[in-house]
Amino acid sequence: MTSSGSPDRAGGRPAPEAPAISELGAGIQLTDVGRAFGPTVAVQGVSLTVPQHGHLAIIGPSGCGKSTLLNLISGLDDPDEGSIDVLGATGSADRLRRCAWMPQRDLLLPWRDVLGNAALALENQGMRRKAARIQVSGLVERFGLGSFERKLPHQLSGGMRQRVSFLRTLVAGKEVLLLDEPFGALDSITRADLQQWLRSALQSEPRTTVLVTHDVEEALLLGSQVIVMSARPGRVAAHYDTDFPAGASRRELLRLPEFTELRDELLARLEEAS
Ligand SMILES: Nc1ncnc2c1ncn2[C@@H]1O[C@H](COP(=O)(O)OP(=O)(O)OP(=O)(O)O)[C@@H](O)[C@H]1O
Repeated sequence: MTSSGSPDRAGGRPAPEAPAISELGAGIQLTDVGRAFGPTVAVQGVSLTVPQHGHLAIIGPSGCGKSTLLNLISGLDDPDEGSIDVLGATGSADRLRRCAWMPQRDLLLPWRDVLGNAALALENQGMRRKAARIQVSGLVERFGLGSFERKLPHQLSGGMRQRVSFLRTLVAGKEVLLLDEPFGALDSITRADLQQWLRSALQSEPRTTVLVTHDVEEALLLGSQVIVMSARPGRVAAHYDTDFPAGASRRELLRLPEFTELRDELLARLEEAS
């Protein structure tokens, strides 16, 4: 059970005991997961469930094991204790096959234009370059990058580059997207734009996502559930489901009393956890 004692309400409520995936459709399930690096216990006793197309946001103090959890889910690492199930895959190699990463830095190839970068995953899967470019061009257009498709990364703003980076992650065709501080390097206005953009993008291209962020508002804007982790060893200190109106814009959400109330509660939880 998660640890908030606040009453149920429209914007967010303490989540009940993690339900079994069979009740919700395949997604991600962690059961009593622990991982230590020598004497350092990074995470301990972490259990959580993300239904398919659910969005988990993880916040917590620095060093509490957020990246460790992402690595474990992705299959880049294995737990010492407990089990992890990603869409039915429990072994690390199978988990890896189901996950795509969007890193904090865009890592676009500087010699490839927007279409070429977005198409990279398809080419890596064996598609010919021209066919791959044609295939991604619709998506590039739909996500507002159509007039930039021939531009090289250095001709784009930081926000544009992160959009391309996200599209490239999407095009990889994986069901699970792991977003590790995806907007951490951006200024606050660009970041706000991108949060709104990503919210809409995930509505039109549903995926199961796990987002690590230091930004409580970002966690609420992009998470259908938010966990606050305790300081090391990282445990789930609090767990909330959110149910803000799906169609509401970022600006509208930020004005909702239930949003600001939950934001304040999360900030307090974060302070307690640090
Ligand atoms: N490969 C590793 N070898 C040794 N220690 C590690 C390794 N990976 C993580 N750790 C340790 O485990 C703890 C959790 O690290 P992790 O990077 O997961 O935290 P985090 O919450 O993502 O931190 P931050 O918010 O600062 O990015 C830290 O003490 C870190 O030093």
